[in-house]
Amino acid sequence: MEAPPDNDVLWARALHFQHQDGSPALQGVSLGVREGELLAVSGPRGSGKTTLLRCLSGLVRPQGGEVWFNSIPVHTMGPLSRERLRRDRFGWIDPAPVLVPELNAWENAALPLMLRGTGRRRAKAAALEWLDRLDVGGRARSRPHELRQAERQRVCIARALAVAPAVLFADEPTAPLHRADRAQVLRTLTTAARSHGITLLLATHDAQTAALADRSVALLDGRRVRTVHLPPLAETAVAAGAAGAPGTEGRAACSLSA
Ligand SMILES: Nc1ncnc2c1ncn2[C@@H]1O[C@H](COP(=O)(O)OP(=O)(O)OP(=O)(O)O)[C@@H](O)[C@H]1O
Repeated sequence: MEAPPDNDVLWARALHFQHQDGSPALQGVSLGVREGELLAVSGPRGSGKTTLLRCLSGLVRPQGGEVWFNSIPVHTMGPLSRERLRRDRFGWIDPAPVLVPELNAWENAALPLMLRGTGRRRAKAAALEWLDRLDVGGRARSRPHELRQAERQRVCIARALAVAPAVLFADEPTAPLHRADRAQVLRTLTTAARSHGITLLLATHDAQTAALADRSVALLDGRRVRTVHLPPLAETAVAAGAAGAPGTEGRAACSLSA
């Protein structure tokens, strides 16, 4: 087993992942991520972006290949060690907000800090600061059910940033936001990552979002490709309608160069 290059904070080689029902999600993906880099993982729906982030973060174990975080082989770790690594060094933002319903917004945002051993007062101050930056400071005492979906997602982003993780995995983080709010939240997220030296992996099917990153890695059908050219949405919908194949639009129409 060969250790990854020194300047890569995350490094993966020949990742293979197959779901329990046999669906192949990753078919030999390799990549390196430099410390402090903002890397977009792009590709159409179902191309394997979420699965790649889950493998890299140790949330699931690939059936084949290697994942290294600095000099630590994540792919050989047991579930408990991977859980500890995720808690202590990584952050994660889901495409839909998941919060603890019994806790208010600031308590939710402070929770990972407190789980890492930070005192309540310091954790609260950090949580409030990030809630403010994400324009939900005024909702700090509200419970999740009192918040709008977009506000809940902002709380999730504040929670992920408050711990200043070594690596932040953001899976379509602005999916529940209105188009007008997306740019501002993405700017907060990318600016925070840059100013705090957080390595950010951003899964997105949106080319404009991917353009905010330093570099982009494109996936298609679980494989890395150099480029994915998708036609505009309207054109795609017409093509899919004509083909009578709803749900296959992205794949049917995309061209790639490997
Ligand atoms: N729990 C599951 N069971 C079986 N197949 C799955 C499961 N989750 C995902 N898949 C399949 O694995 C492949 C990769 O899915 P993945 O969610 O990683 O892609 P994605 O690019 O993140 O897509 P999206 O943008 O829709 O989230 C797809 O073919 C998908 O249908």
